[in-house]
Amino acid sequence: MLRAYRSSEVAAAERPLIEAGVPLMERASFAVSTAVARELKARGHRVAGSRILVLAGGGNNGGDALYAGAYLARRGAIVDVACPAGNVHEGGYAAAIDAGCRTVADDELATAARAAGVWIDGLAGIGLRPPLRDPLASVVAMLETERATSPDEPIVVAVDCPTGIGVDDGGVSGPVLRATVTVALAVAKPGLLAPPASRFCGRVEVVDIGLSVPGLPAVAALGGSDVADVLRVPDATDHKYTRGVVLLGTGSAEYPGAAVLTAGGALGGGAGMVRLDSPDVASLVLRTYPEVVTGMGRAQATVIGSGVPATDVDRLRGPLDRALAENYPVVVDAGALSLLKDGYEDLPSTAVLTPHAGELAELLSARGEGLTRSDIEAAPIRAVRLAATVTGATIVLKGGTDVIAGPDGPVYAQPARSHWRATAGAGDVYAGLLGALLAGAGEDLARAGRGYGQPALLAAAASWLHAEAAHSDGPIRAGQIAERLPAAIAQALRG
Ligand SMILES: NC(=O)C1=CN([C@@H]2O[C@H](COP(=O)(O)OP(=O)(O)OC[C@H]3O[C@@H](n4cnc5c(N)ncnc54)[C@H](O)[C@@H]3O)[C@@H](O)[C@H]2O)[C@@H](O)CC1
Ligand SMILES: [K+]
Repeated sequence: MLRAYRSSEVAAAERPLIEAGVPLMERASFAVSTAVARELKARGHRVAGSRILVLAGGGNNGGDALYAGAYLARRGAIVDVACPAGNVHEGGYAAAIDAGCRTVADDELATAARAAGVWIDGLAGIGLRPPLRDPLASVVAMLETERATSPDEPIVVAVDCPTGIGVDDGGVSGPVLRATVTVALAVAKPGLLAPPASRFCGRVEVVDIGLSVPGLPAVAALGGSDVADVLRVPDATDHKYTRGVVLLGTGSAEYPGAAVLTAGGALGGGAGMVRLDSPDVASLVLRTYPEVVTGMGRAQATVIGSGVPATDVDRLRGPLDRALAENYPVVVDAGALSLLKDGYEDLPSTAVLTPHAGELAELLSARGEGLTRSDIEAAPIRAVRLAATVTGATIVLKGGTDVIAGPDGPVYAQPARSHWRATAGAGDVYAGLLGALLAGAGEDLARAGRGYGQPALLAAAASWLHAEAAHSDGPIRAGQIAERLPAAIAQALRG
């Protein structure tokens, strides 16, 4: 699991170690130099003879970059050092000069940037209060132009975070220096995981510098082994009912395929049984999935709304109310979200809402929170937290990175592995899959009452599996994502 903590929490954890003289900056800069060497090696280059540009701001982030430059210069790299902030970390600068680095004047920076194969971004780290101001803002804008017009992409290694991102809120409010790889010191930071800032981070590598941050992370991203921990693997005592029954109130005469896709998601996600309560589309679903049972009946999780237009959702009120009354989890997708605009004041976290940004904006405005779709896309962490707080429910904001929050616990940010998954019906498969995971835990969730952070964790696991199943070098159909879910589950379980 990648765990991200806010800058104030990192600074508070750092303070006693720094006071005790623990050489955190030495460790950090050594880790950065190792990352640079590895990136060069991966492209068939050696450190010796490589041209590297260190971009050093006036804070400790610049110090890290300068000491890293010194290490690399001692290994034979040709290292230029630019300090455009007007001040510089003195110890780091002295070490860099001592190791043979050359200082670049401000008017030579563009030329040095073009000549270098690697840029080490130490302009600002967790001490930055965005938006980035001049002179650094102009420097970053110039470097981005340089990169865009250069025939060879430089490898950009960001120290701790790409300069300019909203480290704590994941926002982007000014120029950002896009990274190839971000070397996160000790722990990730929210902006490294959550969009839109995470789109500027490249690969995120967390390095150990002997610093741990206590408490729950603000933002987390599950890996395959975390998913394996929450998957319910059947044993010899299980049968279809104990593995979990998913009831689907999905699909309509208008969008019949959504019922097929949610059924595929639920079956591929390991449901013990899938029931379908959508008479209009039952025969279509049975043609693809004869395993599906039609009609109402007992279920440990309910999925409603996928492919059901808002004009036809009244029939879903029954299954929704029953799930809520019995404390069983319910996934409220697409058209069914409109049911929640009126009433349903205090939902439990076992109600999992799966809106995209536009649907979330509508839901929030019905609750008196005037966020537009673009407000939500600019600050998804804040939006899902707010929505979870005002509704009580678990919110899954679907996108290139799914951002998930319950009323308590961390926000999860689960990235797509390839963006080919942005295809019609992929969300229906997700809703069915999530239904299967929730059904597996349904009895426990019902016993535990309102669910607390558990549904968010399961939703994050569903996002990981969905991303894994949709991983593709070329176009993929939603139906194929459903077909590939069993392999994604096996992949998570193999570790
Ligand atoms: N404290 C330590 O000893 C350690 C800190 N570490 C490094 O230190 C970094 C944090 O260092 P600092 O707290 O010195 O801060 P930073 O170096 O991240 O940034 C502060 C600098 O940015 C400038 N700045 C702030 N907001 C700005 C804006 N909007 N526009 C332009 N400039 C702006 C400040 O004037 C200051 O010069 C971490 O990200 C990490 O790289 C690591 O070396 C680990 C140990
Ligand atoms: K940086």
